[in-house]
Amino acid sequence: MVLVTLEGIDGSGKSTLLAALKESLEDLSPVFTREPGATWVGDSVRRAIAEQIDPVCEATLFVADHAAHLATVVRPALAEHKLVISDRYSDSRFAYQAVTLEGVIPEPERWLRAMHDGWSIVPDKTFLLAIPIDDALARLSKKSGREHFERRDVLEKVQNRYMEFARAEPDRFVIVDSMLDKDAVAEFVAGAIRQVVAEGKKRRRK
Ligand SMILES: Nc1ncnc2c1ncn2[C@@H]1O[C@H](COP(=O)(O)OP(=O)(O)O)[C@@H](O)[C@H]1O
Ligand SMILES: Cc1cn([C@H]2C[C@H](O)[C@@H](COP(=O)(O)OP(=O)(O)O)O2)c(=O)[nH]c1=O
Repeated sequence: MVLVTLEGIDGSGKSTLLAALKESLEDLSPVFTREPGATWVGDSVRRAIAEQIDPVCEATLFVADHAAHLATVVRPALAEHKLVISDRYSDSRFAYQAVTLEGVIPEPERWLRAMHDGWSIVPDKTFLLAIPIDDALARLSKKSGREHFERRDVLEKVQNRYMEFARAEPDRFVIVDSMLDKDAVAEFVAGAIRQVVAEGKKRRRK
């Protein structure tokens, strides 16, 4: 029915938002899912992240995880007319791996987008949690289990890319100010998701 994705740099508040949405959108019975890690392929991705073996290997594993995620979770749920809410999705690749593959392969973003062409599903709506880098780093310093992406220079480039995507696709992206109070963020996003679902129903009735 409707595919909604949540994006943003590490520390932007996605996990916090997701927990709130689980409560406030319960009546819509959404399928909550995530990348990486909705399938067993995600275990390989986590291992690749931890071992930092090779950026191309890491990128292709993220794409493999996406394929498995679509096949086993997203497509079946959409076929049953469910609302799917994914914590990270293809835009994470276009933002993060375009940075980790800089100088490794030519035109990494184009390469990454081409890898998704023709079989991936474009989300109906993407909420981008935007936050000043210093605040994201301050929030992350309170969390354990840091990933190699969580460096100032990387996060800055990743967020700049996300912002470019939002400018290029203003109908799909909604930029959310993650410095707002947690409840205000959750209330705004929950309201906007309800609107997307209502519009989806109207479209199907036409
Ligand atoms: N809107 C907010 N205002 C203040 N602190 C927040 C907000 N959202 C999340 N946090 C805090 O920031 C930290 C990182 O948030 P988290 O949801 O884990 O981020 P992410 O999943 O995007 O890495 C957590 O300690 C969380 O409690
Ligand atoms: C889905 C995805 C995640 N990532 C990165 C973002 C995170 O640093 C890391 C793990 O994702 P995640 O578990 O969502 O981390 P967090 O909850 O801290 O946001 O993987 C990519 O680089 N590319 C991708 O395609």
